[in-house]
Amino acid sequence: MSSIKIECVLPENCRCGESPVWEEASNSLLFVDIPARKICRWNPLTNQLQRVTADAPVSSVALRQSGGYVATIGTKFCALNWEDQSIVALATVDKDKKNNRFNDGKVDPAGRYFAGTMAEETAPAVLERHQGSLYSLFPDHHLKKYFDQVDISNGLDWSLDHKIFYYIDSLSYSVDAFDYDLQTGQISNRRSVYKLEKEEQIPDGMCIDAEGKLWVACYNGGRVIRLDPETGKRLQTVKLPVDKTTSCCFGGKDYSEMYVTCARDGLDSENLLRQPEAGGIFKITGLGVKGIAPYPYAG
Ligand SMILES: O=C(O)[C@H](O)[C@@H](O)[C@H](O)[C@H](O)CO
Ligand SMILES: [Zn+2]
Repeated sequence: MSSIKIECVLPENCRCGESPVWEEASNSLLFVDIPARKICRWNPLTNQLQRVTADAPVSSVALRQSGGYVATIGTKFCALNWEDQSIVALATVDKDKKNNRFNDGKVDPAGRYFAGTMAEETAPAVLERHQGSLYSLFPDHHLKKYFDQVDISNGLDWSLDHKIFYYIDSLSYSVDAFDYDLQTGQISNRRSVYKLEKEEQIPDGMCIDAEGKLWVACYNGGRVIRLDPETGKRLQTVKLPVDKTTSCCFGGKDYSEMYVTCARDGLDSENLLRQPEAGGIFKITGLGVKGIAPYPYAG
């Protein structure tokens, strides 16, 4: 039996922590705080924490092959130079939707940066419906739009053979799959692989492990769940001492640790007292399964 350990390793008090990404080169965890407009980089060995502030909500961050990072900020795909903290826009989406912003994003195995949009929330999960779309930014900086009518565009990842794209529109309470053509970046044949149970609440961020199973952070559910996308069965539930778990990634030595982000926004004062670590970064060890390295943006 594995002995699972869950600890808050960084008491960052994020309003809405999201998009954890492990960077092997700097032995660091990158993550964002969406409403605080921050991109953070934390080295667990030295405990050094660096932050860059943007001029609009930052919803995701990813590695960049040519150095530095890319991030989705407001409705823009951006390049971020960590050394001088400069941010340059690469492309803008949803120009006709002034109340929209990007939400979760991740790079595909061919180096395209996928991210979806949503209407800005008035409270967690309260927003104008069907305003979002899913996009990708190709390495040559051209944009592709996949579909619209999205409520809250969220978790995404690719199967280990790169033939399936997994995607979450949170308010559908479903984890979906598409056939994926890595050569062209095309998706097709949408279907649901898992419907969340009531107590699992709202599916948010997601990552795949080295056995091809999916890990989904459940917002308001205070847990991450491990799913077998082939059978549609839940394999495991790991509960955390905070309700608003938002996303997860593997990192650390050989990608054997899981990092989980969460939010403080939306918790009332009573729950904030009960969950003093809300908004922190959690580490889960002893899962007995590893993750895979994140793909860097190729542009
Ligand atoms: O981080 C996100 O994905 C959204 O931007 C957040 O606001 C919440 O997770 C959402 O409210 C839950 O559905
Ligand atoms: Zn999310």
